[in-house]
Amino acid sequence: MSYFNDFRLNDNAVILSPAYGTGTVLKGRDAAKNVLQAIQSGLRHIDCAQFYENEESVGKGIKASGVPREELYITTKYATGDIRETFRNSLLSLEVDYVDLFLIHSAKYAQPHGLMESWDLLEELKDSGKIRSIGVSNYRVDDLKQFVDTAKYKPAVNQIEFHPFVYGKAKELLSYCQSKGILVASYGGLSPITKIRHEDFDDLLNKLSQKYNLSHQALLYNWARAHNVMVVTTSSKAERLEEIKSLSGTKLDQEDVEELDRIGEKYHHRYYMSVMDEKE
Ligand SMILES: NC(=O)C1=CN([C@@H]2O[C@H](COP(=O)(O)OP(=O)(O)OC[C@H]3O[C@@H](n4cnc5c(N)ncnc54)[C@H](O)[C@@H]3O)[C@@H](O)[C@H]2O)C=CC1
Ligand SMILES: O=CCc1c[nH]c2ccccc12
Repeated sequence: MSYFNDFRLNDNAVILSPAYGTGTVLKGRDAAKNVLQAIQSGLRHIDCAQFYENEESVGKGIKASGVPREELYITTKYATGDIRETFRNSLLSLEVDYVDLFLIHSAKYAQPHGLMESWDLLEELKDSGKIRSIGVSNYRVDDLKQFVDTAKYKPAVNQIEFHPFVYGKAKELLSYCQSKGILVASYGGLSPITKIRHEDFDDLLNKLSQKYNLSHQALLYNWARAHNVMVVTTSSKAERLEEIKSLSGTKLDQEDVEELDRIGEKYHHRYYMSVMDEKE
């Protein structure tokens, strides 16, 4: 299998990158065909969430693929309600007896239980053997500081919006996570080419595209990789899935990474979770 990259987590498990996302465009929709197509194209990491309200159809897509469970990497995320109960429902919907990674989708969802208390529950679930790795999503430094140093297990992953147009605000969080051994996973990574364009950034992408013979999409994935960030992305187009699967992990020169950082940092465009720009 030709996979862009994998990363070793702080609990020693290996996570595959990129992951195929079943949120955004697939939220509330039947995702079975898309998931099947992604797995058939060679992707093995499926990123789900209770909030996407489509875990059952994701489970159907996984089942239809016929790929053995142990060859797949499945992430899902807690939304609201009783954590243990909703987790059991996720297993039932996905038709699996364990998930590889379970994330608290946002500190907002953990707040009613308390950030520390909800993390304790995830630790319990990990100890039950039904979850290989536990982590968070959209947690800020101040959220993490509430439990990271005293927890039995540190979060293995913090999944956040990460692309050059949030880099200026995200870099402190990135460096905090990395100092604690927490892998940052990115979503929304293609926003600088799918949601907004800036001429100077486009000029740089065009220049680097020629230099490395890479598409803009591949440059953005490799930029994230250069920051030791794993990628969650999605597409329903066969040719894009093919490109995602066959990304070779081109190492960008440090000066190019820094130029992408520098021009990206001139702007700030966040598309999800505005709370990430707010103080606690
Ligand atoms: N934890 C969280 O709060 C969040 C997690 N996610 C996860 O991340 C996944 C991916 O999120 P996205 O923001 O959609 O990722 P993304 O920024 O990678 O964009 C993917 C979209 O861009 C389109 N695309 C790909 N290449 C393109 C190109 N060259 N030109 C134009 N369009 C192109 C695709 O068709 C797809 O719809 C979601 O499905 C979900 O699983 C997404 C948002 C929030
Ligand atoms: O995981 C993604 C969370 C999210 C926040 N806003 C939206 C809108 C559409 C799909 C997913 C999400």
